[in-house]
Amino acid sequence: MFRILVSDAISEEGLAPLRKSEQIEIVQKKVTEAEDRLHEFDALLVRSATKVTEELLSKMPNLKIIGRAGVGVDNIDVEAATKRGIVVINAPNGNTVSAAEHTFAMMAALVRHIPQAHVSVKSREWNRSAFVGTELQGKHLGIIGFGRIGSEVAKRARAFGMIVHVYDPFLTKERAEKLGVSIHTLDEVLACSDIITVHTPLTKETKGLLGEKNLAKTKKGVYLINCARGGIIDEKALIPFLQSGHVAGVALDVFEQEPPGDHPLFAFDNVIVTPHLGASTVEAQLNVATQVAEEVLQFLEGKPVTSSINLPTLSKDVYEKIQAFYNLAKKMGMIASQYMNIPVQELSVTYAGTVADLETTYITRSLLAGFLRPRVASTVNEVNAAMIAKERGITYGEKFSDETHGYANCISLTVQGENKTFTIKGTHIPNYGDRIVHFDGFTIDFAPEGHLLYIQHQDRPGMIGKVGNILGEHQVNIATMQVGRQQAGGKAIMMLSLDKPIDDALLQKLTEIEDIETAKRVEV
Ligand SMILES: NC(=O)C1=CN([C@@H]2O[C@H](COP(=O)(O)OP(=O)(O)OC[C@H]3O[C@@H](n4cnc5c(N)ncnc54)[C@H](O)[C@@H]3O)[C@@H](O)[C@H]2O)C=CC1
Ligand SMILES: O=C(O)C(=O)COP(=O)(O)O
Repeated sequence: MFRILVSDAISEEGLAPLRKSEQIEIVQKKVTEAEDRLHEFDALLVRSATKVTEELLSKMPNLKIIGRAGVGVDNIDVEAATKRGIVVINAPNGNTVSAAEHTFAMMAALVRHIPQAHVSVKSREWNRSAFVGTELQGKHLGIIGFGRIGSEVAKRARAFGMIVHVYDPFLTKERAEKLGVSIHTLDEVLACSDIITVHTPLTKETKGLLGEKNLAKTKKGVYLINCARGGIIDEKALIPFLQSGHVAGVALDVFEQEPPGDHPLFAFDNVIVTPHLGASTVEAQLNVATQVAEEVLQFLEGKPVTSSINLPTLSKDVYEKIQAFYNLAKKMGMIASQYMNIPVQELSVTYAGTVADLETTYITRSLLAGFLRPRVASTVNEVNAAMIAKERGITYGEKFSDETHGYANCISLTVQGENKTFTIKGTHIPNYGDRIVHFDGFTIDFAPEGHLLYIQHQDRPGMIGKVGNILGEHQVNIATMQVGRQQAGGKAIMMLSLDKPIDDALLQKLTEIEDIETAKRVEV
């Protein structure tokens, strides 16, 4: 059974595909109400209200995937999740239009004083002269952060006859041209805009982006809108600018603390607010819930997720192409790790032939996870492999080569350890399987599967018989055996595949055979 905790209000209709599966149990409760069952859940679905902290994750040892039914993941400790090998996904475009429309609703409300006028009329007043507004047409709109929502806001602004100015340090010239905007510096946008709206994520760089210093660079009488994340506009810094009238009005959908409680900005009539409603439409909620539900189903079926925050994203097509190499690389990593059972500093992976044209980042992550698995007590997978390697001082890199050793594809892994370097090469043969074709200096051909026994010895007559006898005496059946040697009478190897694993005592007996130099177990 795959258990999902849905801890925020997520569209029931969007979750319907999950309910169809008999393998899935869905529990809809706040985290605080599900304390006694937290350890059971495989998946956690949230919006912005649930704070997915390191502490919460430590209570959820079974958790494999966190789905954010929305865009911003600042309520999720992604680093802590990554460390634990938990995939974090979001629904990046399901609420874009709703958030852009809400921004526009706030803009219109701000310059036409709609909320204030509404309250006044409902208080039985009829004071038309108190609510004279300004038109949007012809006004300069500064958009800070020109991603999905920022660009949708721009489209609507143009329809209203506004002049759009954009600041986004990551926006390429090509994309700006395609979207029909010119890129400006932040100072230019601050200086020329009648209205400024922010649409960035909350990051170290954007926290307090509109603070005391930058607010002072804005036009007198500017209007400000934040429908992105609380804190991009510094709430405290706004107060003197509102008091002096430099800022004519502010619209906030989001707050540094949510809920904001008794906020000092609420004292200003020209500050209008909504309770984080940008994505709160029937359409957006259906979209984001559907997206997240589909991703969780994909994940459950072992297929790649397409909008992960902490994994390279793969389309289904690409995943199908790389899957064979992904499995081969993982096995190669596992074999190398057990064979080189000493501290290692560096892994170098070389791709040749057809595999070199694929999305190798993902394959390398799989290899790294396979390598770390026998060495790490906690869960290690492609989500946290890079982080764990870094923590352990293991560097890794990818290379590409034309040397396929006669195969259509070849993955080569070289492991650099203290005083020893080890190389293993593998290939995937369609409709046949994975083969290891080179092992520590020897050309060989074996399937990387099951209980393997590696023996290095001097090439003498009768060695195979001696090994076979001892294994036979201990009721260990040999499934397959491959041999390789550097030259007749020189160093030679055997790679045996056994029907069951062997214990330390038997391994010791094998190493005591004359002319056997090494015997090692490898489990794949
Ligand atoms: N109020 C609400 O209910 C909703 C809020 N949001 C929030 O809106 C914001 C924007 O969302 P999307 O457009 O979907 O994200 P996005 O990722 O498509 O766009 C963000 C843009 O900000 C830019 N950016 C990053 N750092 C910047 C910096 N230092 N200065 C200027 N630009 C910078 C990026 O280059 C990117 O183009 C996010 O914070 C998201 O969480 C999203 C949906 C609903
Ligand atoms: O998607 C986002 O980033 C949002 O801010 C929407 O938040 P919500 O899902 O409405 O809590």
